[in-house]
Amino acid sequence: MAKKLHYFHLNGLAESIRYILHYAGEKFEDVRYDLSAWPIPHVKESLPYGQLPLYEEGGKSLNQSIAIARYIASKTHLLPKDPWQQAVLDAVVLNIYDFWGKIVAYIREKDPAKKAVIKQELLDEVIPFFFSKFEQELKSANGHFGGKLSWADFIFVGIIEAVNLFLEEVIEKKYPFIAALIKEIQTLPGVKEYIATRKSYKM
Ligand SMILES: N[C@@H](CCC(=O)N[C@@H](CS)C(=O)NCC(=O)O)C(=O)O
Repeated sequence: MAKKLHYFHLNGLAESIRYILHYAGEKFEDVRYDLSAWPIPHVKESLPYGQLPLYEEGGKSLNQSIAIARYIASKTHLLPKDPWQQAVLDAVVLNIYDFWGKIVAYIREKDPAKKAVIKQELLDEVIPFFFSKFEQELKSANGHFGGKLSWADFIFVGIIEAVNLFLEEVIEKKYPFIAALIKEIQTLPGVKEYIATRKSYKM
């Protein structure tokens, strides 16, 4: 039975999973839904918690983007064998998702005036706080979270790309290790070819 990854026509929470699958050379069906047509009742009702992404393999299915990415990575060298190293990377991924949570508040805000205030807070406080820590972690560990290429690096780049609305310039100017990691992941074999042909939309 074919492997399938279901998500919207967005980078969002699925792009890092797509990257890991392409890097691992896995064949899978990249099933995408149009966000403007959402909710599609029969699809939403079929999802365990009504949300995407959903991964299918061998007649089984898995929700939660972190669980999916970690599972796929476990079949590659992207998840270390050592339990401590695994826990370190789990913490990295959860730190990245804490940052993502702040961005979601910005994306969801519809009122332009409130949105502008949130954006300023992101630029003045949230981004400097998280990014200086991410940068430091990368700098002290050979440019990769946990010291070598891992699924946490993919998650990081997937999330950064999803929120790259106004980050590109900030990253280039201030965070060279983050910029280098983004470039590295985007040019990995499998990922590079996928990016060259993808049709994704940022939020
Ligand atoms: N914790 C979940 C969050 C999933 C989630 O928030 N999915 C959103 C898209 S990013 C969704 O399905 N939204 C549509 C809906 O809730 O109906 C994960 O990491 O997979």
